[in-house]
Amino acid sequence: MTTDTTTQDTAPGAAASGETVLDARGVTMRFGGLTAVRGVDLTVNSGEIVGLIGPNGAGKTTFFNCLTGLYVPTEGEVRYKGQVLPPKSFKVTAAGIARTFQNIRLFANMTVLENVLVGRHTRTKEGLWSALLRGPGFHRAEAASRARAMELLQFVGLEHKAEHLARNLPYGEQRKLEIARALASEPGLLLLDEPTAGMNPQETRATEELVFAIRDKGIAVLVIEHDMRFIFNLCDRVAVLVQGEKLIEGDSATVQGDERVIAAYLGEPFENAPGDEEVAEVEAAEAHAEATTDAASGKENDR
Ligand SMILES: Nc1ncnc2c1ncn2[C@@H]1O[C@H](COP(=O)(O)OP(=O)(O)OP(=O)(O)O)[C@@H](O)[C@H]1O
Repeated sequence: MTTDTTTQDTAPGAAASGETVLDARGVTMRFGGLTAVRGVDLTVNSGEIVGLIGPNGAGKTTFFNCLTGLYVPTEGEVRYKGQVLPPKSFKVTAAGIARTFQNIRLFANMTVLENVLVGRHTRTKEGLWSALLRGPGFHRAEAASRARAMELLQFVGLEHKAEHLARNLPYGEQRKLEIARALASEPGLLLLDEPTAGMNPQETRATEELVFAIRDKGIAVLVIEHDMRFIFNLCDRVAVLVQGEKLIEGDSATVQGDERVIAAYLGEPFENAPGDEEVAEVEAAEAHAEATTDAASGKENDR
């Protein structure tokens, strides 16, 4: 993987420094009687890595789906570089927002290179006739696409696996491939949904470096993650969603130190919660029950 963050070219979709890339205002998403996201405002500026955290079921993925045209928000508006986004995911991708998914969505029986080439379809201009006739224009465009796809594979450190089937890659590399495929649409904003889920600490560290390198290419990043160390190392700003609402937004130190965030994750102690004595009593009873069961099964085995 390339981690030299000073020499890389800027991606075509990259935004001018400091420009507001994403501007989500009052986003609400209801499913029948359930309000999964309620009046959430969030901006992401160029050059930023912003984190979105919150307990399970807080509405993070639903919010991502509202940003990427998978869901049309019940209320609110999402703008990308000042333009209201169209309510279709392929149009959102064409506009400049790419994403990865919590559950990896690769074409398992296609090669690594082919997966990245699929990601380029919003950026290739060759039409149906050109493809069918396979004229010089088509061949030129195809060669350029392959060259760009190989560049992206090199960027994520998978160029040596270009001809492997996606399904044969280890899990961590599948996640990298998803990122390369998302980058193939030349986005100005990349949304990552739990990019380190299922990774070991080394893979997580490598993903952190990869996200920094993506940011240094001029692509803003919004990332959902449960790994707090990853989020607080990585992000310039972190927003916390709890039960669909934004609880707080700020830099890592502010969010980490906020008691409401700690309470939201750990659960506040409730009235009449058992004290130490009751807990000790229950544990002793459980230990006794376990010992009795073990002894009984030992007798069974002796027979
Ligand atoms: N398509 C849907 N239809 C109905 N309810 C949904 C739908 N999608 C999500 N929900 C509900 O909306 C709430 C928020 O879910 P969401 O997946 O956005 O949370 P999350 O913060 O991403 O959780 P996790 O961290 O576990 O991925 C949950 O109560 C979920 O059950």
